[in-house]
Amino acid sequence: MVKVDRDAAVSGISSFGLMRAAGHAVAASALRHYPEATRFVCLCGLGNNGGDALIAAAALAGSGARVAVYLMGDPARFTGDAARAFAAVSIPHQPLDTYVPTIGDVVIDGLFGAGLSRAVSSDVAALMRTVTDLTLPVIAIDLPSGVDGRSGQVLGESFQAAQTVTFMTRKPGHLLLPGRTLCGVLQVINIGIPARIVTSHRASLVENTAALWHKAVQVLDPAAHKYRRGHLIVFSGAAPSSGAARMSATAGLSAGAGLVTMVAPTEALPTLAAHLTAIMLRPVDTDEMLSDLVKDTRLNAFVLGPGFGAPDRARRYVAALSDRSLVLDADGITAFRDDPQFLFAAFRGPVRLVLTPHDGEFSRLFPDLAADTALSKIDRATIAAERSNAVIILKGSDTVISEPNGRVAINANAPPWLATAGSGDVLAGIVGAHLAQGMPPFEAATSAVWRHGVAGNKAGEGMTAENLLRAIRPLPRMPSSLARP
Ligand SMILES: NC(=O)C1=CN([C@@H]2O[C@H](COP(=O)(O)OP(=O)(O)OC[C@H]3O[C@@H](n4cnc5c(N)ncnc54)[C@H](O)[C@@H]3O)[C@@H](O)[C@H]2O)[C@@H](O)CC1
Ligand SMILES: [K+]
Repeated sequence: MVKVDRDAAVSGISSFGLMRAAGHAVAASALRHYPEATRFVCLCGLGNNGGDALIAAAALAGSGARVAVYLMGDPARFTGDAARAFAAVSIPHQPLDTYVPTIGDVVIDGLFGAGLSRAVSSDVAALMRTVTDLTLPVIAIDLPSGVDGRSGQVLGESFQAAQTVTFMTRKPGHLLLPGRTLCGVLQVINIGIPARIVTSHRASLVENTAALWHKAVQVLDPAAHKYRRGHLIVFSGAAPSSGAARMSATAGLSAGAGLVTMVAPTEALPTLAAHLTAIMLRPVDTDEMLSDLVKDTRLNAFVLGPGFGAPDRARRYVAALSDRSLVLDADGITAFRDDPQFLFAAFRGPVRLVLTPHDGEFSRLFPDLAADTALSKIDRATIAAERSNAVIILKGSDTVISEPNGRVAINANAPPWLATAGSGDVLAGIVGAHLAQGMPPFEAATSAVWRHGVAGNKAGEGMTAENLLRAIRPLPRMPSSLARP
Protein backbone atom coordinates (compact mmCIF):
# COMPACT_ATOMS: atom_id res chain seq x y z
CA MET A 1 0.00 0.00 0.00
CA VAL A 2 2.91 2.33 0.64
CA LYS A 3 3.97 1.90 -2.99
CA VAL A 4 0.38 2.24 -4.20
CA ASP A 5 -0.03 5.49 -2.24
CA ARG A 6 3.23 6.84 -3.65
CA ASP A 7 2.24 6.04 -7.25
CA ALA A 8 -1.21 7.51 -6.68
CA ALA A 9 0.40 10.75 -5.52
CA VAL A 10 2.83 10.72 -8.48
CA SER A 11 -0.09 10.30 -10.89
CA GLY A 12 -1.65 13.47 -9.50
CA ILE A 13 -4.24 12.00 -7.16
CA SER A 14 -4.68 14.13 -4.04
CA SER A 15 -3.79 12.20 -0.92
CA PHE A 16 -6.09 14.47 1.06
CA GLY A 17 -8.87 13.55 -1.36
CA LEU A 18 -8.22 9.90 -0.50
CA MET A 19 -8.42 10.71 3.19
CA ARG A 20 -11.74 12.49 2.65
CA ALA A 21 -13.09 9.50 0.75
CA ALA A 22 -11.87 7.16 3.50
CA GLY A 23 -13.45 9.25 6.28
CA HIS A 24 -16.76 9.51 4.43
CA ALA A 25 -16.82 5.76 3.84
CA VAL A 26 -16.36 5.21 7.58
CA ALA A 27 -19.16 7.64 8.42
CA ALA A 28 -21.47 5.96 5.92
CA SER A 29 -20.72 2.57 7.42
CA ALA A 30 -21.38 3.87 10.94
CA LEU A 31 -24.76 5.35 9.98
CA ARG A 32 -25.75 2.24 8.05
CA HIS A 33 -24.85 -0.20 10.82
CA TYR A 34 -25.76 1.84 13.91
CA PRO A 35 -28.65 4.16 13.10
CA GLU A 36 -29.75 3.85 16.74
CA ALA A 37 -26.42 5.03 18.25
CA THR A 38 -26.78 7.53 21.12
CA ARG A 39 -23.51 9.10 20.07
CA PHE A 40 -20.55 8.33 17.87
CA VAL A 41 -17.25 8.62 19.73
CA CYS A 42 -14.36 9.25 17.37
CA LEU A 43 -10.98 8.35 18.87
CA CYS A 44 -8.20 10.01 16.89
CA GLY A 45 -4.48 9.23 16.93
CA LEU A 46 -2.05 11.76 15.51
CA GLY A 47 -1.37 9.97 12.23
CA ASN A 48 -3.47 9.69 9.09
CA ASN A 49 -5.68 7.07 10.74
CA GLY A 50 -6.70 9.87 13.10
CA GLY A 51 -7.15 12.15 10.09
CA ASP A 52 -9.64 9.66 8.63
CA ALA A 53 -11.48 9.66 11.97
CA LEU A 54 -11.68 13.49 12.00
CA ILE A 55 -13.24 13.50 8.54
CA ALA A 56 -15.67 10.79 9.65
CA ALA A 57 -16.56 12.80 12.76
CA ALA A 58 -17.31 15.89 10.69
CA ALA A 59 -19.41 13.88 8.24
CA LEU A 60 -21.39 12.25 11.05
CA ALA A 61 -21.97 15.60 12.74
CA GLY A 62 -23.03 17.05 9.40
CA SER A 63 -25.63 14.33 9.05
CA GLY A 64 -27.16 15.32 12.39
CA ALA A 65 -25.69 12.58 14.58
CA ARG A 66 -24.33 13.33 18.05
CA VAL A 67 -20.56 13.12 17.90
CA ALA A 68 -17.73 13.38 20.43
CA VAL A 69 -14.08 13.63 19.36
CA TYR A 70 -11.15 12.59 21.57
CA LEU A 71 -7.56 13.26 20.52
CA MET A 72 -4.61 11.17 21.63
CA GLY A 73 -2.21 14.09 22.00
CA ASP A 74 -1.58 17.74 21.32
CA PRO A 75 -3.25 18.63 17.98
CA ALA A 76 -0.24 20.82 17.19
CA ARG A 77 1.54 17.52 16.47
CA PHE A 78 -0.73 16.69 13.53
CA THR A 79 1.22 16.83 10.27
CA GLY A 80 0.46 16.43 6.58
CA ASP A 81 -3.04 15.34 5.58
CA ALA A 82 -4.07 14.78 9.20
CA ALA A 83 -3.16 18.39 10.01
CA ARG A 84 -5.13 19.49 6.97
CA ALA A 85 -8.11 17.45 8.14
CA PHE A 86 -7.88 18.94 11.61
CA ALA A 87 -7.83 22.45 10.16
CA ALA A 88 -10.71 21.68 7.83
CA VAL A 89 -13.19 20.11 10.20
CA SER A 90 -13.32 22.63 13.12
CA ILE A 91 -15.02 20.28 15.52
CA PRO A 92 -14.97 20.38 19.36
CA HIS A 93 -12.50 17.91 20.84
CA GLN A 94 -11.16 16.69 24.16
CA PRO A 95 -8.10 14.74 25.33
CA LEU A 96 -8.36 10.98 25.01
CA ASP A 97 -7.76 10.38 28.72
CA THR A 98 -11.01 12.19 29.56
CA TYR A 99 -13.17 9.73 27.62
CA VAL A 100 -15.50 7.71 29.85
CA PRO A 101 -16.93 4.85 27.76
CA THR A 102 -20.71 4.82 28.14
CA ILE A 103 -23.42 2.38 27.09
CA GLY A 104 -24.97 3.63 23.88
CA ASP A 105 -21.65 4.85 22.44
CA VAL A 106 -20.51 3.59 19.08
CA VAL A 107 -16.71 3.90 18.98
CA ILE A 108 -15.01 4.96 15.76
CA ASP A 109 -11.46 3.74 16.19
CA GLY A 110 -8.93 5.99 14.48
CA LEU A 111 -6.08 5.63 16.96
CA PHE A 112 -3.64 3.58 14.87
CA GLY A 113 -3.78 2.03 11.43
CA ALA A 114 -0.94 0.98 9.17
CA GLY A 115 1.49 3.14 11.14
CA LEU A 116 1.35 1.17 14.41
CA SER A 117 4.98 0.53 15.25
CA ARG A 118 5.10 -0.51 18.89
CA ALA A 119 2.92 -1.81 21.71
CA VAL A 120 0.07 0.51 22.67
CA SER A 121 0.57 2.35 25.99
CA SER A 122 -0.92 1.02 29.20
CA ASP A 123 -3.46 3.88 29.29
CA VAL A 124 -4.71 3.09 25.81
CA ALA A 125 -4.75 -0.62 26.63
CA ALA A 126 -6.89 0.08 29.71
CA LEU A 127 -9.31 2.13 27.61
CA MET A 128 -9.54 -0.70 25.06
CA ARG A 129 -10.38 -3.19 27.81
CA THR A 130 -13.11 -0.93 29.22
CA VAL A 131 -14.70 -0.57 25.78
CA THR A 132 -14.51 -4.35 25.32
CA ASP A 133 -15.97 -5.04 28.79
CA LEU A 134 -18.93 -2.75 28.07
CA THR A 135 -19.32 -4.51 24.66
CA LEU A 136 -19.56 -1.14 22.92
CA PRO A 137 -19.63 -1.57 19.14
CA VAL A 138 -16.31 -0.54 17.58
CA ILE A 139 -15.88 0.46 13.95
CA ALA A 140 -12.18 0.21 13.21
CA ILE A 141 -10.67 2.44 10.55
CA ASP A 142 -8.30 0.38 8.38
CA LEU A 143 -7.40 -1.99 11.26
CA PRO A 144 -8.49 -2.44 14.86
CA SER A 145 -5.94 -0.30 16.72
CA GLY A 146 -3.29 -2.54 18.26
CA VAL A 147 -3.36 -5.05 15.37
CA ASP A 148 -0.19 -5.10 13.28
CA GLY A 149 -1.31 -4.98 9.66
CA ARG A 150 1.73 -6.90 8.52
CA SER A 151 1.43 -9.88 10.84
CA GLY A 152 -2.08 -9.90 12.35
CA GLN A 153 -0.43 -9.98 15.79
CA VAL A 154 -1.56 -7.76 18.64
CA LEU A 155 1.00 -5.24 19.88
CA GLY A 156 0.12 -4.91 23.56
CA GLU A 157 -3.68 -4.76 23.38
CA SER A 158 -6.27 -4.15 20.70
CA PHE A 159 -9.89 -3.32 20.11
CA GLN A 160 -12.26 -6.11 19.12
CA ALA A 161 -14.05 -4.44 16.23
CA ALA A 162 -17.57 -5.22 15.12
CA GLN A 163 -16.76 -3.74 11.71
CA THR A 164 -13.50 -2.82 10.05
CA VAL A 165 -13.45 -0.47 7.09
CA THR A 166 -10.28 -0.74 5.05
CA PHE A 167 -9.28 0.80 1.77
CA MET A 168 -8.59 -0.59 -1.71
CA THR A 169 -7.30 -4.01 -0.66
CA ARG A 170 -6.92 -6.26 2.33
CA LYS A 171 -3.61 -6.35 4.20
CA PRO A 172 -2.08 -9.50 5.76
CA GLY A 173 -3.33 -8.55 9.23
CA HIS A 174 -6.93 -8.74 7.97
CA LEU A 175 -6.47 -12.43 7.17
CA LEU A 176 -3.88 -13.71 9.62
CA LEU A 177 -4.98 -14.60 13.14
CA PRO A 178 -5.76 -13.13 15.58
CA GLY A 179 -6.17 -10.02 13.38
CA ARG A 180 -8.85 -11.65 11.24
CA THR A 181 -11.08 -12.28 14.26
CA LEU A 182 -10.41 -8.84 15.79
CA CYS A 183 -11.58 -7.12 12.58
CA GLY A 184 -15.15 -8.40 12.88
CA VAL A 185 -16.88 -7.89 9.54
CA LEU A 186 -14.41 -6.49 7.03
CA GLN A 187 -15.41 -4.00 4.35
CA VAL A 188 -12.95 -3.09 1.61
CA ILE A 189 -13.79 0.35 0.21
CA ASN A 190 -12.59 1.76 -3.08
CA ILE A 191 -11.48 5.30 -2.22
CA GLY A 192 -10.57 6.14 -5.78
CA ILE A 193 -7.07 4.83 -6.45
CA PRO A 194 -7.20 3.53 -10.04
CA ALA A 195 -7.20 -0.25 -10.28
CA ARG A 196 -4.22 -0.11 -12.64
CA ILE A 197 -2.06 1.31 -9.84
CA VAL A 198 -3.24 -1.24 -7.29
CA THR A 199 -2.77 -4.19 -9.63
CA SER A 200 0.67 -2.99 -10.73
CA HIS A 201 1.74 -3.64 -7.14
CA ARG A 202 -0.33 -6.76 -6.70
CA ALA A 203 1.72 -8.64 -4.20
CA SER A 204 2.69 -12.23 -4.64
CA LEU A 205 0.67 -12.59 -1.44
CA VAL A 206 -3.00 -13.52 -1.93
CA GLU A 207 -5.86 -15.23 -0.18
CA ASN A 208 -6.07 -18.88 -1.14
CA THR A 209 -9.03 -19.03 -3.53
CA ALA A 210 -9.80 -20.92 -6.72
CA ALA A 211 -8.37 -18.03 -8.74
CA LEU A 212 -4.94 -19.20 -7.67
CA TRP A 213 -5.15 -22.78 -8.91
CA HIS A 214 -8.21 -23.33 -11.07
CA LYS A 215 -6.09 -23.42 -14.26
CA ALA A 216 -4.10 -26.30 -12.81
CA VAL A 217 -7.35 -28.08 -11.99
CA GLN A 218 -8.69 -27.67 -15.51
CA VAL A 219 -5.92 -29.77 -16.97
CA LEU A 220 -7.01 -32.71 -14.82
CA ASP A 221 -9.51 -34.96 -16.48
CA PRO A 222 -11.72 -36.67 -13.92
CA ALA A 223 -12.93 -39.07 -16.62
CA ALA A 224 -9.39 -40.13 -17.46
CA HIS A 225 -8.44 -43.74 -16.99
CA LYS A 226 -7.14 -44.53 -13.51
CA TYR A 227 -3.63 -45.13 -14.85
CA ARG A 228 -3.59 -41.58 -16.17
CA ARG A 229 -4.70 -40.06 -12.87
CA GLY A 230 -1.46 -40.97 -11.18
CA HIS A 231 -0.26 -43.52 -8.69
CA LEU A 232 0.16 -42.34 -5.13
CA ILE A 233 2.27 -44.23 -2.61
CA VAL A 234 1.59 -43.76 1.11
CA PHE A 235 4.08 -45.19 3.60
CA SER A 236 2.70 -46.88 6.68
CA GLY A 237 4.47 -47.30 9.99
CA ALA A 238 4.09 -50.31 12.27
CA ALA A 239 0.63 -51.91 12.60
CA PRO A 240 -0.48 -50.20 15.84
CA SER A 241 0.16 -46.74 14.43
CA SER A 242 -0.98 -47.41 10.86
CA GLY A 243 -4.29 -45.56 11.25
CA ALA A 244 -2.75 -42.20 10.35
CA ALA A 245 -1.31 -43.43 7.06
CA ARG A 246 -4.59 -45.19 6.25
CA MET A 247 -6.30 -41.81 6.63
CA SER A 248 -3.83 -40.29 4.16
CA ALA A 249 -4.25 -43.13 1.67
CA THR A 250 -8.04 -43.04 1.82
CA ALA A 251 -8.00 -39.25 1.41
CA GLY A 252 -5.68 -39.68 -1.58
CA LEU A 253 -8.14 -41.99 -3.29
CA SER A 254 -11.11 -39.72 -2.51
CA ALA A 255 -9.17 -36.74 -3.83
CA GLY A 256 -8.74 -38.34 -7.23
CA ALA A 257 -5.47 -40.26 -7.37
CA GLY A 258 -6.00 -43.00 -9.94
CA LEU A 259 -4.29 -45.65 -7.85
CA VAL A 260 -3.15 -45.64 -4.25
CA THR A 261 -0.73 -48.17 -2.80
CA MET A 262 0.22 -48.38 0.84
CA VAL A 263 3.75 -49.52 1.43
CA ALA A 264 4.29 -51.12 4.82
CA PRO A 265 6.47 -53.46 6.83
CA THR A 266 5.32 -57.07 6.26
CA GLU A 267 4.13 -57.37 9.87
CA ALA A 268 1.65 -54.50 9.32
CA LEU A 269 0.05 -55.95 6.18
CA PRO A 270 -2.63 -58.11 7.92
CA THR A 271 -3.81 -55.09 9.91
CA LEU A 272 -3.91 -52.90 6.82
CA ALA A 273 -5.64 -55.60 4.75
CA ALA A 274 -8.36 -55.89 7.37
CA HIS A 275 -9.20 -52.21 6.94
CA LEU A 276 -8.70 -51.47 3.26
CA THR A 277 -10.30 -52.58 0.03
CA ALA A 278 -9.69 -50.18 -2.86
CA ILE A 279 -6.17 -49.40 -1.70
CA MET A 280 -3.39 -51.76 -2.72
CA LEU A 281 -0.71 -53.04 -0.37
CA ARG A 282 2.93 -53.75 -0.87
CA PRO A 283 5.47 -54.98 1.68
CA VAL A 284 8.72 -53.06 2.01
CA ASP A 285 11.01 -54.09 4.86
CA THR A 286 14.43 -53.07 3.62
CA ASP A 287 16.17 -50.33 1.67
CA GLU A 288 16.67 -52.81 -1.19
CA MET A 289 12.94 -53.49 -1.37
CA LEU A 290 12.36 -49.73 -1.50
CA SER A 291 14.85 -49.23 -4.34
CA ASP A 292 13.09 -51.98 -6.26
CA LEU A 293 9.77 -50.23 -5.71
CA VAL A 294 10.93 -46.81 -6.86
CA LYS A 295 12.30 -48.20 -10.12
CA ASP A 296 8.69 -48.02 -11.28
CA THR A 297 8.50 -44.44 -12.55
CA ARG A 298 4.71 -44.62 -12.85
CA LEU A 299 4.64 -44.15 -9.09
CA ASN A 300 4.59 -40.40 -9.27
CA ALA A 301 3.83 -39.08 -5.77
CA PHE A 302 4.68 -40.21 -2.25
CA VAL A 303 3.41 -39.38 1.24
CA LEU A 304 5.70 -40.17 4.14
CA GLY A 305 5.27 -39.33 7.79
CA PRO A 306 1.82 -39.96 9.26
CA GLY A 307 2.28 -42.62 11.98
CA PHE A 308 5.64 -43.56 10.48
CA GLY A 309 7.78 -43.61 13.65
CA ALA A 310 11.27 -44.96 12.82
CA PRO A 311 13.29 -41.75 12.22
CA ASP A 312 16.36 -43.58 10.85
CA ARG A 313 14.31 -45.44 8.30
CA ALA A 314 12.40 -42.24 7.45
CA ARG A 315 15.66 -40.47 6.59
CA ARG A 316 16.91 -43.32 4.40
CA TYR A 317 13.60 -43.66 2.55
CA VAL A 318 13.38 -39.92 1.96
CA ALA A 319 16.91 -39.93 0.56
CA ALA A 320 15.86 -42.68 -1.87
CA LEU A 321 12.86 -40.60 -2.99
CA SER A 322 14.68 -37.33 -3.54
CA ASP A 323 14.05 -37.27 -7.30
CA ARG A 324 10.27 -37.75 -6.81
CA SER A 325 7.30 -35.67 -5.67
CA LEU A 326 7.09 -36.13 -1.92
CA VAL A 327 4.74 -34.90 0.79
CA LEU A 328 6.66 -35.01 4.05
CA ASP A 329 4.46 -34.76 7.13
CA ALA A 330 4.46 -35.47 10.87
CA ASP A 331 7.12 -38.07 11.86
CA GLY A 332 8.74 -37.61 8.44
CA ILE A 333 9.46 -33.97 9.32
CA THR A 334 10.56 -34.71 12.86
CA ALA A 335 13.03 -37.30 11.56
CA PHE A 336 15.17 -34.45 10.20
CA ARG A 337 15.27 -32.34 13.35
CA ASP A 338 18.99 -32.99 13.90
CA ASP A 339 20.01 -32.34 10.30
CA PRO A 340 17.40 -30.37 8.33
CA GLN A 341 20.14 -29.33 5.89
CA PHE A 342 20.43 -32.93 4.70
CA LEU A 343 16.77 -32.88 3.71
CA PHE A 344 17.01 -29.51 1.98
CA ALA A 345 20.16 -30.51 0.07
CA ALA A 346 18.50 -33.70 -1.17
CA PHE A 347 15.65 -31.74 -2.80
CA ARG A 348 17.60 -29.04 -4.70
CA GLY A 349 16.59 -28.40 -8.31
CA PRO A 350 12.98 -28.30 -9.51
CA VAL A 351 10.61 -28.12 -6.53
CA ARG A 352 9.42 -31.63 -5.64
CA LEU A 353 9.00 -31.51 -1.88
CA VAL A 354 5.92 -30.36 0.04
CA LEU A 355 6.36 -29.94 3.80
CA THR A 356 3.23 -29.79 5.95
CA PRO A 357 4.34 -28.72 9.43
CA HIS A 358 2.23 -27.38 12.26
CA ASP A 359 4.05 -24.86 14.46
CA GLY A 360 5.77 -27.53 16.58
CA GLU A 361 7.08 -29.45 13.58
CA PHE A 362 8.10 -26.18 11.93
CA SER A 363 10.27 -25.32 14.92
CA ARG A 364 12.11 -28.64 14.54
CA LEU A 365 13.22 -27.88 10.98
CA PHE A 366 13.51 -24.09 11.33
CA PRO A 367 14.26 -23.36 15.00
CA ASP A 368 15.71 -19.90 14.32
CA LEU A 369 12.67 -18.78 12.30
CA ALA A 370 10.24 -20.14 14.89
CA ALA A 371 12.03 -18.27 17.66
CA ASP A 372 12.22 -14.92 15.86
CA THR A 373 9.22 -12.95 17.14
CA ALA A 374 9.84 -10.13 14.66
CA LEU A 375 8.81 -12.45 11.81
CA SER A 376 5.17 -12.79 10.76
CA LYS A 377 3.77 -16.18 9.83
CA ILE A 378 4.14 -15.08 6.20
CA ASP A 379 7.82 -14.21 6.71
CA ARG A 380 8.49 -17.55 8.41
CA ALA A 381 6.82 -19.57 5.66
CA THR A 382 8.53 -17.53 2.93
CA ILE A 383 12.04 -17.87 4.32
CA ALA A 384 11.48 -21.56 5.09
CA ALA A 385 10.40 -22.22 1.49
CA GLU A 386 13.52 -20.50 0.14
CA ARG A 387 15.80 -22.35 2.52
CA SER A 388 14.32 -25.80 1.96
CA ASN A 389 13.46 -25.43 -1.75
CA ALA A 390 10.07 -26.86 -0.80
CA VAL A 391 6.47 -25.76 -0.80
CA ILE A 392 5.63 -25.10 2.84
CA ILE A 393 2.14 -25.60 4.23
CA LEU A 394 2.45 -23.91 7.63
CA LYS A 395 -0.71 -25.21 9.25
CA GLY A 396 -3.12 -23.54 11.66
CA SER A 397 -6.52 -21.85 11.48
CA ASP A 398 -4.75 -19.37 9.19
CA THR A 399 -2.63 -21.82 7.19
CA VAL A 400 0.01 -20.09 5.07
CA ILE A 401 1.32 -21.78 1.92
CA SER A 402 4.58 -20.57 0.37
CA GLU A 403 6.86 -21.61 -2.46
CA PRO A 404 10.54 -20.92 -3.08
CA ASN A 405 9.99 -18.28 -5.77
CA GLY A 406 8.02 -16.12 -3.39
CA ARG A 407 4.33 -16.78 -4.01
CA VAL A 408 2.42 -16.95 -0.74
CA ALA A 409 -1.24 -17.69 -0.01
CA ILE A 410 -3.15 -17.26 3.24
CA ASN A 411 -5.98 -19.73 3.69
CA ALA A 412 -9.15 -18.48 5.33
CA ASN A 413 -11.83 -21.13 4.70
CA ALA A 414 -10.98 -23.55 7.53
CA PRO A 415 -13.52 -23.92 10.35
CA PRO A 416 -12.02 -24.08 13.88
CA TRP A 417 -13.14 -27.68 14.35
CA LEU A 418 -10.83 -28.79 11.52
CA ALA A 419 -8.08 -28.90 14.16
CA THR A 420 -8.80 -32.48 15.19
CA ALA A 421 -6.88 -35.75 15.36
CA GLY A 422 -6.26 -37.16 11.90
CA SER A 423 -7.08 -33.93 10.09
CA GLY A 424 -3.44 -33.38 9.05
CA ASP A 425 -3.20 -36.96 7.74
CA VAL A 426 -6.18 -36.28 5.49
CA LEU A 427 -4.57 -33.07 4.22
CA ALA A 428 -1.30 -34.87 3.40
CA GLY A 429 -3.26 -37.45 1.38
CA ILE A 430 -5.10 -34.77 -0.60
CA VAL A 431 -1.84 -32.98 -1.44
CA GLY A 432 -0.36 -36.34 -2.51
CA ALA A 433 -3.36 -37.03 -4.75
CA HIS A 434 -3.04 -33.64 -6.44
CA LEU A 435 0.68 -34.21 -7.04
CA ALA A 436 -0.01 -37.69 -8.41
CA GLN A 437 -2.44 -36.15 -10.90
CA GLY A 438 0.27 -33.86 -12.16
CA MET A 439 -0.53 -30.54 -10.52
CA PRO A 440 2.54 -28.35 -9.85
CA PRO A 441 3.49 -28.44 -6.14
CA PHE A 442 2.27 -24.95 -5.16
CA GLU A 443 -1.08 -25.41 -6.91
CA ALA A 444 -1.36 -28.95 -5.51
CA ALA A 445 -0.78 -27.62 -2.02
CA THR A 446 -3.00 -24.52 -2.15
CA SER A 447 -5.92 -26.37 -3.74
CA ALA A 448 -5.54 -29.20 -1.21
CA VAL A 449 -5.65 -26.81 1.74
CA TRP A 450 -8.73 -25.13 0.28
CA ARG A 451 -10.41 -28.47 -0.43
CA HIS A 452 -9.62 -29.63 3.11
CA GLY A 453 -11.33 -26.48 4.45
CA VAL A 454 -14.40 -27.07 2.30
CA ALA A 455 -14.57 -30.67 3.54
CA GLY A 456 -14.29 -29.44 7.14
CA ASN A 457 -17.22 -27.07 6.65
CA LYS A 458 -19.22 -29.80 4.96
CA ALA A 459 -18.48 -32.31 7.75
CA GLY A 460 -19.60 -29.76 10.33
CA GLU A 461 -18.83 -29.02 13.95
CA GLY A 462 -18.00 -32.08 16.03
CA MET A 463 -16.68 -33.96 13.00
CA THR A 464 -14.09 -36.70 13.20
CA ALA A 465 -11.38 -37.34 10.63
CA GLU A 466 -13.55 -40.17 9.25
CA ASN A 467 -16.38 -37.67 8.62
CA LEU A 468 -13.84 -35.41 6.97
CA LEU A 469 -12.77 -38.16 4.57
CA ARG A 470 -16.37 -38.65 3.46
CA ALA A 471 -16.83 -34.90 2.97
CA ILE A 472 -14.07 -34.47 0.35
CA ARG A 473 -15.66 -32.89 -2.72
CA PRO A 474 -14.46 -32.32 -6.29
CA LEU A 475 -12.45 -29.17 -6.95
CA PRO A 476 -14.33 -26.38 -8.76
CA ARG A 477 -13.43 -25.86 -12.41
CA MET A 478 -14.50 -22.31 -12.82
CA PRO A 479 -13.28 -19.73 -15.29
CA SER A 480 -11.07 -17.08 -13.74
CA SER A 481 -13.73 -14.39 -14.23
CA LEU A 482 -15.90 -16.14 -11.64
CA ALA A 483 -13.14 -16.77 -9.14
CA ARG A 484 -12.72 -14.21 -6.36
CA PRO A 485 -9.40 -12.34 -6.70
N1 LIG B 1 -4.21 4.65 0.63
C1 LIG B 1 -4.49 4.42 1.88
O1 LIG B 1 -4.47 3.28 2.30
C2 LIG B 1 -4.89 5.53 2.75
C3 LIG B 1 -4.63 5.45 4.11
N2 LIG B 1 -5.14 6.31 4.99
C4 LIG B 1 -4.97 6.13 6.43
O2 LIG B 1 -3.65 6.33 6.83
C5 LIG B 1 -3.33 5.39 7.83
C6 LIG B 1 -1.84 5.29 8.00
O3 LIG B 1 -1.44 6.54 8.49
P1 LIG B 1 -0.05 6.76 9.21
O4 LIG B 1 1.02 6.19 8.40
O5 LIG B 1 -0.01 8.20 9.51
O6 LIG B 1 -0.12 5.88 10.51
P2 LIG B 1 -1.15 5.81 11.74
O7 LIG B 1 -2.20 6.84 11.60
O8 LIG B 1 -1.53 4.41 11.87
O9 LIG B 1 -0.30 6.23 13.04
C7 LIG B 1 1.00 6.51 12.98
C8 LIG B 1 1.39 7.41 14.16
O10 LIG B 1 1.25 6.78 15.40
C9 LIG B 1 2.53 6.68 16.03
N3 LIG B 1 2.53 5.41 16.74
C10 LIG B 1 2.73 4.17 16.23
N4 LIG B 1 2.59 3.23 17.18
C11 LIG B 1 2.28 3.89 18.32
C12 LIG B 1 1.99 3.47 19.65
N5 LIG B 1 1.99 2.19 20.00
N6 LIG B 1 1.72 4.40 20.57
C13 LIG B 1 1.71 5.70 20.24
N7 LIG B 1 1.96 6.17 19.00
C14 LIG B 1 2.25 5.27 18.05
C15 LIG B 1 3.53 6.80 14.93
O11 LIG B 1 4.74 7.29 15.42
C16 LIG B 1 2.83 7.78 14.00
O12 LIG B 1 2.98 9.10 14.43
C17 LIG B 1 -4.02 4.14 7.35
O13 LIG B 1 -4.13 3.19 8.36
C18 LIG B 1 -5.34 4.73 6.89
O14 LIG B 1 -6.25 4.81 7.98
C19 LIG B 1 -6.17 7.28 4.59
O15 LIG B 1 -5.86 8.55 5.05
C20 LIG B 1 -6.55 7.27 3.15
C21 LIG B 1 -5.56 6.72 2.19
K1 LIG C 1 -7.79 1.99 13.70
